[in-house]
Amino acid sequence: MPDGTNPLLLRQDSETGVTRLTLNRPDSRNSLSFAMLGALQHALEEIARDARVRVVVLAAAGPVFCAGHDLREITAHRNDEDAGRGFFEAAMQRCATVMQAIVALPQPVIAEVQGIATAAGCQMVASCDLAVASEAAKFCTPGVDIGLFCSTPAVALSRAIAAKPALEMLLTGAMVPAAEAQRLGLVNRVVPAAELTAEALALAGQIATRSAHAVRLGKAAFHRQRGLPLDQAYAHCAAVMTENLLAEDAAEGIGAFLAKRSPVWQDR
Ligand SMILES: C/C=C/C(=O)SCCNC(=O)CCNC(=O)[C@H](O)C(C)(C)COP(=O)(O)OP(=O)(O)OC[C@H]1O[C@@H](n2cnc3c(N)ncnc32)[C@H](O)[C@@H]1OP(=O)(O)O
Repeated sequence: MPDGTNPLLLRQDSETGVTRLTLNRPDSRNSLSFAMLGALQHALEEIARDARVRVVVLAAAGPVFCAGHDLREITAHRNDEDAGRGFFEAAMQRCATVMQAIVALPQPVIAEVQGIATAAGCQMVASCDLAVASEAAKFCTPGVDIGLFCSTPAVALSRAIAAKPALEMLLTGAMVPAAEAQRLGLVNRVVPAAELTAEALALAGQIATRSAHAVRLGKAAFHRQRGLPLDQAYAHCAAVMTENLLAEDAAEGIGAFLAKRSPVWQDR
């Protein structure tokens, strides 16, 4: 399926249509170097075109999910007076592209969070459609600890959770434990560490048994309508529902229900 393996980002594809991507820079706590962001962008572009992929799980190697931007790389470019601004612009743009690509991906993306997710790492979890966390996971946006405000993480965070807890995280940089993150709505499920991967894959597997057509249509409509005024949101979703009702899988699903049998999806 994939056109090549990038050591920064491992890819495993299952027969059931679940693709697991693993951030693989544990020694740097999976921080988002320019190359890591490039690997993510490339993988997401590839997956978006791959009809065999029904659900994506985004995991990470080592004890930390993701420690945000690569602060060594940032420091190296800051010390380069000529190229610093250009690199920062390119890195922030690439990061924004990746986060938007997660939301725009036709397939749902589930974050599998085994440890700390900071700054852009927290932004990545917030950008995913669903998140399953280990009891050891923690979330924070600690830019303020190092003279920064996590402005770009604020975009995803403020869409994932309510404004006041989001601002508290952004203004204090405080670590939010997994149970609290679940209460805030940043993660769906919290499980013991030993059960994390199985739980994330089970959730992905459950979604993968549904009509891929309905799931893709639904994910896109969900995100689209959120940005619209109420009347336009209903207009958009009524049009999507009409298209959905005319699709083969809806005829099959409704027919199967009425005939008391299991549906056989055509994914169209
Ligand atoms: C525009 C940009 C905005 C932002 O991204 S702002 C926020 C940036 N991120 C952070 O401030 C988090 C920085 N990292 C940490 O606070 C800690 O790490 C963790 C809590 C995530 C994990 O702690 P632990 O497991 O004890 O690991 P460790 O000993 O601190 O780090 C292990 C190695 O990983 C490197 N590393 C960690 N985070 C980053 C990073 N964000 N960029 C580059 N390297 C990082 C360290 O330096 C060290 O390296 P070595 O083994 O050579 O000493």
